[in-house]
Order: sequence, then structure tokens, then C-alpha cells
Amino acid sequence: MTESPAHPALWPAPLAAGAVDATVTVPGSKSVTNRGLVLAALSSEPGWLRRPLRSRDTLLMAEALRTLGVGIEETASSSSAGAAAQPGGGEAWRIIPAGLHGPATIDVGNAGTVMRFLPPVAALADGPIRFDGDPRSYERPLGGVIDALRALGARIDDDNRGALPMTVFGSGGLDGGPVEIDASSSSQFVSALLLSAPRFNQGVEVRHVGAALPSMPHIRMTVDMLRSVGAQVDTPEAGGEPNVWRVTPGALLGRDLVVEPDLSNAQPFLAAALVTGGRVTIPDWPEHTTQPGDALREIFTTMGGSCELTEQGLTFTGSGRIHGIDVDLSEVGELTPGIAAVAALADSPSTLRGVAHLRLHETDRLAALTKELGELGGDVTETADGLHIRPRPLHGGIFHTYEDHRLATAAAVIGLAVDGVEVENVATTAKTLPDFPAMWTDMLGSPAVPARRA
Ligand SMILES: O=C(O)C1=C[C@@H](OP(=O)(O)O)[C@@H](O)[C@H](O)C1
Ligand SMILES: C=C(OP(=O)(O)O)C(=O)O
Repeated sequence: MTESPAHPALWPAPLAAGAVDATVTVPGSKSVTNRGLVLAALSSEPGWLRRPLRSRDTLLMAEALRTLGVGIEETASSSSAGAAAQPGGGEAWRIIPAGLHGPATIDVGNAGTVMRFLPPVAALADGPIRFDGDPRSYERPLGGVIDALRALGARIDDDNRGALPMTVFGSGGLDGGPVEIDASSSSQFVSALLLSAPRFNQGVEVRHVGAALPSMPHIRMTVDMLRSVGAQVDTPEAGGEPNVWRVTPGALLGRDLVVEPDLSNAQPFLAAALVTGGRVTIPDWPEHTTQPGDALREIFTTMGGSCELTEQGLTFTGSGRIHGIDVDLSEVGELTPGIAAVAALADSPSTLRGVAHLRLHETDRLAALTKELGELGGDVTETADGLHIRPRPLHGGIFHTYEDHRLATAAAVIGLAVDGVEVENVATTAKTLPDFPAMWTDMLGSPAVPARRA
């Protein structure tokens, strides 16, 4: 990474000297990789994960499962018949399920997927499993998962009462059965219970009670991936009761899964096409997907671009104009920082709604975006459930990122159009996209010019 000489933790975001024209290969989805790892670990036979994302969040998940006894081996695609012909051929993980044992300590970092998806797995293990993580992980909501697991028969000692750090005293199995949970602070509570439920003695019936559930596509992703390994899942969409999911107990199959590119991590690159009036192609964009990033096709088109899905991938073309948007992002909350960045450069105001729960993400994203865009001269107000953004000319300055990968990539988008933006701790992008700075400069190619010091 290029660092600002005066301040090693500052990355001078490159200013685009012209319209970008690039093809950007985006690594695998965090959400698919971490679900794939958990499901493979709980299966009754070995499985493959091809093109897994290798980033902080997914390496923490893999390490945690290894700590519990699961085998996760690095392999080449050629070791599985036919794999070389697949679009996802290449590096892979072979996952070999085994008895799950403590004592063990799991570092969740600041990964919502690790801190929520693994406590139910730990309840199936035998022995005490300690969970700890970054300071921010102590503040992120977990109480719903803890209470639900207790109601389903688990013993948990949560010194921080409803949050990390905590110890799950696995007894080698869990009764399961019906449980109520308020998952309005994170859809990951529901996903967590469903993912391990085929291994609960009675399966599970999860009933969400409380305000609206965010991030529904991520719950659909959980259900689809469970079904793809043989689980039987009843959902509200399939004519079931609203807000109720049921998983039948049963063995899971070892499968060969090719991980789709992370469409939420494609966001800054698509935004670059919009902001510079250029063109960016993302290869292997899936035709059908549960990833929330697929909504960018519509959102960024409304904001001024156009897109085409072909065999080459998704090509997004900016028009040279950026429009504001009034949009409910509750289903796709993780896209908010990137949309806010584009909205701050638009020709009309934007209202982003339905994302109050972002206050408990990697950082308080609503406060951070308001403050950081404001310090570059922007006019942003926080509402009860989102942001109002009234574009006005921005100037350079330091953009603080609060250890939030999506704040860092959002700042890079602003830096394309605003000279002198310096991004604090761009390395925090390693949470889901370790090569971001190099990918960004490669995308810009020769027209990019280094930022002037703020
Ligand atoms: O299940 C998942 O993989 C995710 C669900 C969402 O969490 P919330 O529902 O907590 O927003 C999303 O924001 C997060 O990045 C990934
Ligand atoms: C909210 C996010 O992550 P996590 O999985 O840690 O919740 C995110 O990636 O935007």
C-alpha cells in the first residue's frame, strides 16, 4: 500500500484523471464463504469450497472451526473430478468434518458472522468454548443468540451479560425445538440458529418477534445454502407463517460449492464507473443470487448509470451525471456507506432509510458517515433510521474509518472526485477485501493521479 509519508496510517486516495475503463475480478463473498464453512463443518461427509474469500473474517471462521477439530485443507482444483472445467476452478478448501471438541478459544475479531454463527456450533461441541474478539465485538448485539441458545438447552456464561466475551459449555448436542427471538438488530441471529439446526435433536422453529427484520436477502441466502446441502427448511416465503422458519433435524451432505464474487465488495468499483462517467465490468456476476449487492444494479441505475449482464459479467456504465436517491436500504444495509459516498457527489439530495441497525455494525455507520462527510464539507444529517445527504462541493481532508472496511472503501470513492482525501487505516479493508488498495490503483490504471496532501 502507498502510505502518506507524513502519517503512515493515511492512504492518499487517488483522484481519477478521467473516466475509468476496467475489468475488476472481485474475490469471493464473505457471507457465502462463512456459511459454506459452517455447513461443511456440520456435514456428515467432506466437502469443497472453491474460490473461498480469504480475508480477516473468513480466516477467523476457518481458524475457529479448526480449533474445534474440523479439518480445513488448502487444495488445488484438480483434485476433484471435473472441477477444472468449473468457472470457480482454482484454489479451494477441502473441509473434513470431525467431532467438535473443547476446551477451545475462538477469536471472532469484529466479524458478525463468526460471533453469531459459531455459538450454536459450540453448543454442539463437547467442552467449554470461550468466545472473545476485538473491543467492538463486545458492543455488537449478541443477546438474542445467547437467550435463544439457552432456551434451546445450552449452558452459557456471558460475563458481559448479553455480549462478548462469553463461554459456551458444549455438551455434545442440543435439544433444539421452538424458540422466539428478537432479531431486529441483526438478521444474523436468525441465520445463526438455522445454520446449526439440522444438528439439533429436534431441529428448530425460530419465531422472530419484534420490529422489522433487516437484511432479508441474507436470511434467504442461509435458507438456500441449507437446502443445497440437503436440509429441509420451511420459510415464510414458501407459504409458512410470517417471521417463522423451521428446520428439520437431519444429516447434511458434503457438497462442492463455488463461491460467487462478493457483490457488496464490487460496490466501490461500480461506484467508480458512476462517479467518473466510466465503465467497469465485474466478471462472474451471478445471474441469480441472494446476495444483497445484486440490488446495486437497480440502485446505481437510478443514480445515473446503466448496466448490462452478459457472459463477460456485469458491465456498469456511468453517464457522467449522478442523481440523488430516496431509498429504503433495510434489506441491503451493508451497501449504505458506498451509496452515501456516491450520494454526496450527486446533483440532488438523497434520503437513505431503514438502516437504524447500522449504528451497531463495525462502527456506528450513521454517525461516522455524518461526521466524516461533514468534515470534507458535506451536508449530512442523521435521521432516526438513516441519512439525509444534501450534496455541496467537498474538499480534501482526513477521512477516519473507525476500523470499518466499508467506511474505507466509501472514502476511496469520494477521493476519485475530490482532491486531497486521505483515508485513515485503509488496511482495515482486509476484513473482507485484503487487496483493496492494489485493486483500486489497478482499476484506475494510468489516468489516476496521486492525491495532493490535504
Ligand atoms: O448474514 C450475513 O452474512 C450478513 C448479514 C447482514 O447483517 P445484519 O443483518 O446484522 O445487518 C450484513 O449486514 C452483514 O454484512 C452480513
Ligand atoms: C455488517 C458487516 O459485517 P458483519 O458480518 O461483521 O456484520 C459488513 O460487512 O458490512
